[in-house]
Amino acid sequence: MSSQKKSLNDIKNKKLLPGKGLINGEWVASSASGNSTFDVVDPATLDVLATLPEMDKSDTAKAVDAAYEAFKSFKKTTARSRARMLRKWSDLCHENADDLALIMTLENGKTLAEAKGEVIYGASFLEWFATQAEMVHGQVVPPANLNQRIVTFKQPIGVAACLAPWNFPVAMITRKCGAALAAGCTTVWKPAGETPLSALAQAVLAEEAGFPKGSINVITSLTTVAEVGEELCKNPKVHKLSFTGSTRVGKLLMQQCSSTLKKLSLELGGNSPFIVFDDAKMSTALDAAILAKFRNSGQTCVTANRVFVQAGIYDEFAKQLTERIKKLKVGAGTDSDTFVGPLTHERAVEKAMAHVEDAKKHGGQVVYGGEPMGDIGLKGYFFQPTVITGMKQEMLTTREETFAPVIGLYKFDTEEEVIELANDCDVGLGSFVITENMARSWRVAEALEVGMVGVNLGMLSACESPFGGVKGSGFGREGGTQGLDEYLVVKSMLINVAN
Ligand SMILES: NC(=O)c1ccc[n+]([C@@H]2O[C@H](COP(=O)([O-])OP(=O)(O)OC[C@H]3O[C@@H](n4cnc5c(N)ncnc54)[C@H](O)[C@@H]3O)[C@@H](O)[C@H]2O)c1
Ligand SMILES: O=CCCC(=O)O
Repeated sequence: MSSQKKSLNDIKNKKLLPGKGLINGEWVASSASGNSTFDVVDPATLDVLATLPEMDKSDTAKAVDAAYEAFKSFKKTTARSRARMLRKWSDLCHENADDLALIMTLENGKTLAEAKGEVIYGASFLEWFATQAEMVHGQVVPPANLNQRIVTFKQPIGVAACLAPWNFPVAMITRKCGAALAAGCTTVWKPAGETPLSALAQAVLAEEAGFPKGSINVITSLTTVAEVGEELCKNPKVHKLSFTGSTRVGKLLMQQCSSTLKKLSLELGGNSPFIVFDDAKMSTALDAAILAKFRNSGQTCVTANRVFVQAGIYDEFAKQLTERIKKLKVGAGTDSDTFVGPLTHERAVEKAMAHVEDAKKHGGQVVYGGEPMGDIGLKGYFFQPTVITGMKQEMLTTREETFAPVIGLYKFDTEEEVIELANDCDVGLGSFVITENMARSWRVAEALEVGMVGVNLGMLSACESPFGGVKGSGFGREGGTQGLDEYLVVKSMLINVAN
């Protein structure tokens, strides 16, 4: 065990901390009056890590102008040259992995092991889209009119605005921007105000990899997020907007984009059902549940929010799960034996508490945890890993993601019943099915109203697999072969061959 305090002073490659926003190849302060700034805070200690420019609408418009100008030449680069830059960027992520992981742990709170895993996962999108850049093919279409020939080809859509969340500060940048740049689009990045340092470090590496001035612009903002978001949505020079975050904000952005009819990808809130059948292997079910729920302290868009356990295995699963959870060490992500780090911001602790209180009010039993943690010698946003049994449909957690290390167990009897319960939900992103019966895994996977199903595992992350949802979880896919199409438009050319 090591509880040595780490800080940004421990970063070896100091270039990774530019401390400013990026517009047209220049690292710049806010142009707002008084050079406004905001603090980036370590959620484990509440220490201020860095002070960054609070950029506003006019900075955002400048960033869009820069991306718009850069697009005129960037769209003419070859896919092969873009692929080379993506591979170089990925190599730089690997070379700087320890520094990037520490930056992420300090600003987001996740453990160093998880942060390093995310850096490698983030880099995998760059490698993946490098392979996909040269796979953008058109079609030769058989014409009904013999005097015509018809072909289609795909072109980059234009300036892409990439709005990334605080829960995956590196991988959501590379998953969006890697695809956009591979397609030949130029980009304006808006990282979450809680975790901008990771995105700035990525921009440094992308520039070093050779992406030209103006192809990458980064707007840093915390309290000005609404005006920055609105400018990205309403500016007619932006043709594509990709957002990962809450359904509430996704709906607002979609409304704001309607005046300029932008192409949209929205990866919004989930409420993943995690279904354990009587025939499941207990060790598989426990490992998968712990990974699906406690990764990033419960703050993933595919976290196991509603854990449905079949009646025959319910009590034993609850008992063994609780035993395992009691052993999970909570602490700063920089301590090597920590499994559950802090939540990223204070609102998350309040939300977790509200869900626990609501479950208790409706008859749920808190068998372990259930409180914010004030006794671990750190001031940050810690919440006890929590197990609640006797979950019921009328509870708040049934309708909303808790986004915290709180696991609530619902009991069910039949396959038909659990499918109905799982689908009684207005969002549909991830889901998990734990069973040794292969026929059942197919039946349930086909019946669930979601974008992704994990069978006998607790994580859905793979750069080559399309990621996205249905219903209130949004639309569009990231990663996979589909991820690049989000940044491309199809053009058809009809040729008169009669004369
Ligand atoms: N899908 C995901 O990966 C994801 C990520 C973050 C939060 N969430 C969900 O949202 C809940 C609340 O989290 P929160 O308090 O950070 O959510 P929020 O709704 O306040 O913000 C979500 C994200 O949207 C950005 N944002 C907020 N207002 C914006 C605006 N007007 N224009 C552009 N961007 C804007 C924020 O920077 C943040 O990254 C969580 O508990 C979770 O359920 C989901
Ligand atoms: O929370 C959103 C992304 C999670 C993942 O890609 O595994």
